[in-house]
Parts: sequence; C-alpha cells; structure tokens
Amino acid sequence: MQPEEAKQRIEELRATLQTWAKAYYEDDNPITTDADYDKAYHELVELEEAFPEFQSADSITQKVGGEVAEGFEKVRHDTPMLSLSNAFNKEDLVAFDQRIRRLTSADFSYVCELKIDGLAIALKYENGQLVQGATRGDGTIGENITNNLRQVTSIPHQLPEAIDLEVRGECYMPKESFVKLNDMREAEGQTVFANPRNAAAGTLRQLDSRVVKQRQLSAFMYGLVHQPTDGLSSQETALEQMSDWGFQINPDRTVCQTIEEVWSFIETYQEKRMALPYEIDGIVIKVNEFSVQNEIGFTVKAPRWAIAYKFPAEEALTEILDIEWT
Ligand SMILES: NC(=O)c1cnc(OC2CCCC2)nc1N
Repeated sequence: MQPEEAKQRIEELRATLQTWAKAYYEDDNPITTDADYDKAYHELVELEEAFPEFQSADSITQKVGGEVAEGFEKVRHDTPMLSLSNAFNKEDLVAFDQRIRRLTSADFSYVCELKIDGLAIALKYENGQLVQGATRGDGTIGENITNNLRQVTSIPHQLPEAIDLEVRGECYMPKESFVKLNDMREAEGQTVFANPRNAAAGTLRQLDSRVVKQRQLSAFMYGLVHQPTDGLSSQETALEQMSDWGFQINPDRTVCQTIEEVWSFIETYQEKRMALPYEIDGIVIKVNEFSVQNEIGFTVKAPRWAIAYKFPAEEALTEILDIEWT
C-alpha cells in the first residue's frame, strides 16, 4: 500500500472508530457489532505500525484510559437473564398459586429462597475453568466483568469436574464490609454509599480489580442454565448440585407444598432478615419441578413459574450516592 493511500485509510478508520466508540461508551447505544469494531481497530493498529510517519498521539489506539479502554466489553447472554414479577401481600401470592394451578394439573412444590439484594451475575465455565463473568445488563446484553468477579472469594475459579456450565446468582456486599467501606470513605471525605447494593454495583464498576479485592464482595448462586440432559429434575436438586460444585448456595431456603407454608416462611424471614449478615429485599418463590416450570413457561420478560415477594420498604434511606448500573 502506498503511503498516501495508507494515510487516507488511517484517517478514515480513526473517524469511524471515534464515532463507534462514542456511541458505545458515551451514549450506551452500540451502533456496530463488537466484531466489526475489533476488526477496524486492529486494521488501524497495523497501519499505524506499518506507517509510523502517520502515528498521532490523539489516535484512538493511543488512548490508554480513553473511552476505548473505559468501561467494559459487552457480552450477549445466550439464555436471557429474566426478571421477576412482584407480589406485595398474601393475596398476590394466593393469586399466583391459583394461576399456577390453572396452568398445570401436575403435582408440584415450591422452593422459597431469600431474595439477596445485590447485582445479578452470570458465570460461564469451560472444562471446569471460569471463563466469563458478566452483569445481567438488560437481560440480553451484559458487561464483561470477569476480572472483577475473579476477586470475589466465593466464586470458584475452577470446578472439581472439567464441565461446561453456566450459573446465575447475586453478587453482594455483606453488611460488615459495607459499614467498614463507608467508615473509610467518610474518613477520607468521600461520598458514602446509600446501601450495600449500590456499594456492590459501584465496586463491580471499578476498572481496577484490586479495588474489588479490597472490598470483600460475596455471591450466592441460585440458577443453573441447565440442559434437559443433565438429569437434574428440580430447582432444589440443582441448588444441591451447584453446592457440590463449590458454589456458595444460600442455606436459608425451604421446599413448600402450599402457599400457606410459603407464607409462614415469609413471616419468619420478615423478622429474621435484620439478623442476617447480608441484605435481602424479599423472598423468591419458584415452582420446584423443572418439568412443571417448562409446562408453565414464561411471559415476555419473566417466568410464570416464579414470583418475588417484596418486603414492605424500610423508612426511606436518604440516597446519598445512588449508582444505577446501566
Ligand atoms: N436476588 C435473588 O436472590 C434471586 C433472584 N432471582 C432468582 O431467580 C429468578 C432468576 C430468573 C428466574 C427466577 N432467584 C433468586 N434467589
């Protein structure tokens, strides 16, 4: 390629990448695929190396902390991460139960799990090795925060079996870590986090993983992107299997046969929640048997076979710093 032609191509690539990077990082609205972006970026790097006379300090390839490096790579969830419908009182739960019983004639049970108040994450393992950790994002596109999630001690880097696996869970900041962090930030004249969920979100947004390590996050896993062939027949057996694989699974759960039993579990934890070493904002009730879950299916955005009972809100905490994960 002649120098004049290279100069032309370099300028064209710089302009295009600048536009794409702005849309991706500043407008949070990617206008191109990651593959196209990477392809153009690497063509520019090669041309600048081949024609150093056209190198320029303000080229996008020279920005270390610039918008290109800023922020996290996006990842697509092969299986969308769903959200949950909410229930706010016993009547809502009775209605939920009646809907389920209209949709299936099969016998089934419920699993009640504490609703950990953190950030939903998805972990991918290949041959038993942790290869990717991502945020939920909008349920389809999340952010690749693998390096940060490697600093979370309860997330295994290697499983006892060389299997391919994807698990979902909640990354959270224990109450004790939260108090310590805010005391330190206050002493340094920094803004404090309003609650552990915001502190966890703010921590996972850090580009420097060493900061994540200091902040002692943890994670409970609660979902297995399971294959019909994996022989697991229910949520409870999946939770037990995930525990055997080394994931931290929340022990405060129970299998219920009726909504009455669900309600008494809810009342128990309405009281006990203050004594827990982490924050919960409700109880998640799921149909236990996968065959019945599959029969009942999903609405556009949430499973029909699960609901989140939300505890009544505490007195409003003044939101000193509210980091919303986009
Ligand atoms: N915050 C939690 O602790 C929690 C959230 N979600 C779920 O399950 C949802 C996920 C997709 C269908 C049901 N379980 C949980 N324990």
